[in-house]
Amino acid sequence: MTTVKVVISSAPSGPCSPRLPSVPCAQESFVFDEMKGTKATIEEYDWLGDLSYEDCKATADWLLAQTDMRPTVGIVCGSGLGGLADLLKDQVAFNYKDIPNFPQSTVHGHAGRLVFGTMKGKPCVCMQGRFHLYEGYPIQRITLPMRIFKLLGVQTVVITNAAGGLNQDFKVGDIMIIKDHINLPGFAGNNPLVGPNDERFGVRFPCMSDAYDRDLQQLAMEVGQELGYGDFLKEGVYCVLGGPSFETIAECRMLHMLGVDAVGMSTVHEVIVARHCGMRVFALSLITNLAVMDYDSEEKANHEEVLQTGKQRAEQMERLVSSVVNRIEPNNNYI
Ligand SMILES: O=P(O)(O)O[C@H]1O[C@H](CO)[C@@H](O)[C@H]1O
Ligand code: HPA
Repeated sequence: MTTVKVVISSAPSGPCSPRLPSVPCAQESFVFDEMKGTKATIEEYDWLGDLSYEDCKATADWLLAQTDMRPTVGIVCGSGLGGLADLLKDQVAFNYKDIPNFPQSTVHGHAGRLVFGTMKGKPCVCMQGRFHLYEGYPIQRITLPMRIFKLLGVQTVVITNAAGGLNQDFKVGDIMIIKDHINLPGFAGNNPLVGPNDERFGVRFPCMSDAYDRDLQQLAMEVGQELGYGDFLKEGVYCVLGGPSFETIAECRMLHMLGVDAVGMSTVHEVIVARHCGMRVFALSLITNLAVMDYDSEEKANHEEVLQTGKQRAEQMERLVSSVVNRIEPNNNYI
């Protein structure tokens, strides 16, 4: 959709949808796409959910007008890892609710602020809280911040998450450098690039065999060893599921057989969109709990444990991320 006009044809009565808070509800509200000459109900438009290049540009320009900071690194904080944003110096922060076109964070442990600032002298922008499929947003909307990052001038994205460990050698508190992913919802067509492709962002069929930058993985391993994190620094394959229910025992066994090392409900969609528009990606999973694979086990996955482990490992995660960011070289030729 390029140009849309919202037409309200009867008296307004409260917000129509949490995703279009500024659009009042009316019995015959519809969205008119002036380019295509098509009409859709608010619900249909909501479901389509994608924003045009111009919409993204408007959001990026709005942000650039509020701050002199020109970030080259974008950071996404996973569940319970929002403290990463607090490392930024000379902060300029925006609540998501004040940023045009931005969704709202709804999950405990995701504050809902976009924070600009410097990390070890490097200009950064940090999402203190991300969006997940299970919050009900269209997949294109949860990945919107990646396109905003790109339009702000970000070259490298550092993504963190909390994940359940499937690799039998992993322990709670391990930090896994993500070397590859499995996009399980993508097997059923749930990919953030579904829909018309705008070449200004990237190509129709982006390659994903180099999704996770190998030089940055290597750098993180070196930095981790220098920091003395060798015992709990691992690498592996992350698999995204839709959530919000945690996995059954049979599902965990299946994922383990498929070669998955850690499972979660985020990251992969962001990575796909970031790579589509040519940003370099580095990603870390904090293993906050171990997936239950045994019918005799009394263990039960829960979000409180996820947040608790985040708190316990926050300091090391923060030191690892800031040390990697410190040593990221600008890479202007990167696609
Ligand atoms: O991936 P992040 O946002 O770190 O959060 C992880 O933790 C939550 C479950 O506790 C899920 O949202 C899962 O994806
Ligand atoms: N499963 C899915 N997502 C998660 C988990 C898990 O065990 N832990 C943290 N996020």
